[in-house]
Amino acid sequence: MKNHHIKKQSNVRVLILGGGTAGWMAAAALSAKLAGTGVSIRLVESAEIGTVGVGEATVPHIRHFNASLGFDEADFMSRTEATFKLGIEFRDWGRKGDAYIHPFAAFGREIGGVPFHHHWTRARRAGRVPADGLDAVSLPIQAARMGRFGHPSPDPSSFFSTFSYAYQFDAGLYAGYLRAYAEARGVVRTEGKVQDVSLRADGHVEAVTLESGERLVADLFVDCSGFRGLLIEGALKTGYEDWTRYLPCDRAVAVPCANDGPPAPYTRATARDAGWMWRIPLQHRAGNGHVYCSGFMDDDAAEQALLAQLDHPPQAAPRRLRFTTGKRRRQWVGNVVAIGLSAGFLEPLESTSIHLIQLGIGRLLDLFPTSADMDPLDAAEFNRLMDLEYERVRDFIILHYVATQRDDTPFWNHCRTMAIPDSLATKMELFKQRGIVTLYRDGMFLEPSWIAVYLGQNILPTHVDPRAALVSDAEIDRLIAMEAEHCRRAASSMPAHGEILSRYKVQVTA
Ligand SMILES: Cc1cc2nc3c(=O)[nH]c(=O)nc-3n(C[C@H](O)[C@H](O)[C@H](O)COP(=O)(O)OP(=O)(O)OC[C@H]3O[C@@H](n4cnc5c(N)ncnc54)[C@H](O)[C@@H]3O)c2cc1C
Repeated sequence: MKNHHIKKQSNVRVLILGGGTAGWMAAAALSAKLAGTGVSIRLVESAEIGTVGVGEATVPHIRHFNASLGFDEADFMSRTEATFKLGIEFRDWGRKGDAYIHPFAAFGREIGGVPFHHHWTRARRAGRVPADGLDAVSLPIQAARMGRFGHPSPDPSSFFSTFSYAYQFDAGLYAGYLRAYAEARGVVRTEGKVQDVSLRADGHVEAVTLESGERLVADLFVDCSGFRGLLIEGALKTGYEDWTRYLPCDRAVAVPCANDGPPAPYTRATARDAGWMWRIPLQHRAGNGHVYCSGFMDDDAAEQALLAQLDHPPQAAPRRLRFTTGKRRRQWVGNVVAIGLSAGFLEPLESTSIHLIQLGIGRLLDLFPTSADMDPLDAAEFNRLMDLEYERVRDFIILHYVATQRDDTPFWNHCRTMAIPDSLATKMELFKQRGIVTLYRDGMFLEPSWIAVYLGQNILPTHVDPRAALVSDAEIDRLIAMEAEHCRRAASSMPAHGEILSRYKVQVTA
């Protein structure tokens, strides 16, 4: 996160509306990065309204967020009951009975200057490697399957530097952890329910009024009020881009239960008749959920299906949630910046929501106003960047639904044959024809992630890079076998995940 241009005293008064993951991440980051600039920060939240609080799985970028705030990993993990996450296991997505892991790592190494997946595809087409053989050439997948974890090496020449990892944590505890940090850096928290929003003549928000009658004026409002988007939508009527036609799931039910043995170092996403179920192992429990499409399954059936597959009895009453996939037409309007669920929601399949919060906060810091007067150019740039991120994540998530051979339920027939955005159609065509993965300069889900899902869901290119044929089959087979052995040995040398976690237990001090 850069904020080079905030050099002088800016005296901007910031009001963050909402104390969920988004609100407290924003409060923590702004209070740390804007310290000494004269910016004052207040956060308003309502215990009565509560939070969504089910965001438990993350992507590796969260580590940079934590590190940029100076969090100690052991302390953070013990306070949030966190576990390590090496990837997501997708079960039954391509075909029933299939399973693959999307790791935070590339598969294999280039051979003869040609990406590994081209060689592997040739070998698979010729039947020289099994369909799930890609797992063998990934160190983090091998480790995940063995229930092991080790930190990546900082030495770029080490084989152990070739993967990354994320966390699975209790989102409620994480918000509390961030809150303590933000309050220690001067963020003022106000408990109360916003009842009214007043606008200035120029259409910007002037103040919010609480149920108590207290009126809170600010220059910049960060709307972290969740799905309701109290400021960005309620007050400013910005409009929502509905992506249900591409991402049809619109409901979820969530319930915790005890872990079945030591927590696994990965998240599981199992495709079901009208959606999919997650299992996220934390230190003290497992989070479970069923994401489904109300057009194909009713709420009671979805809840029953979830309860029927729990490893242990539920530890709380099932929680039902409704959502519409999509994003706000603009996420920064006037003096309101929407971050979190108020900005949009793409469903939790690839654990991207908290990452999009992190991106929003980073962009806001990069473009942070230098005075109480907002520059529309900052808003336009913020919106351009966030639109790009949302669309890329959207396309990647849609890929999981459309790259399926399942025809066993009406839901999967719908997903397999639904229209998809042109941006994704082009990407898929390039891969199907030539094994080419569209490259971005930056952003989430780069080449290895797309390859994991394409090959994991049986989308094989028709032609591979002709240069791959320059290396003999025998040589490729030898190198694939060597890579697999290397991964197996490296993974076997890592400690058990449970053993590593035992070092991160909450230390109760008297
Ligand atoms: C089913 C499901 C599963 C998910 N799983 C994941 C996951 O695995 N990984 C991931 O990264 N993300 C996940 N997410 C997304 C994640 O939960 C959210 O991104 C995250 O919790 C942020 O929510 P939020 O802070 O924007 O909103 P909320 O948690 O809804 O917080 C809203 C805040 O606004 C306050 N508020 C609202 N109205 C008012 C008012 N009138 N006055 C005062 N305060 C008010 C509330 O009190 C609350 O503090 C999931 C979401 C869903 C629905």
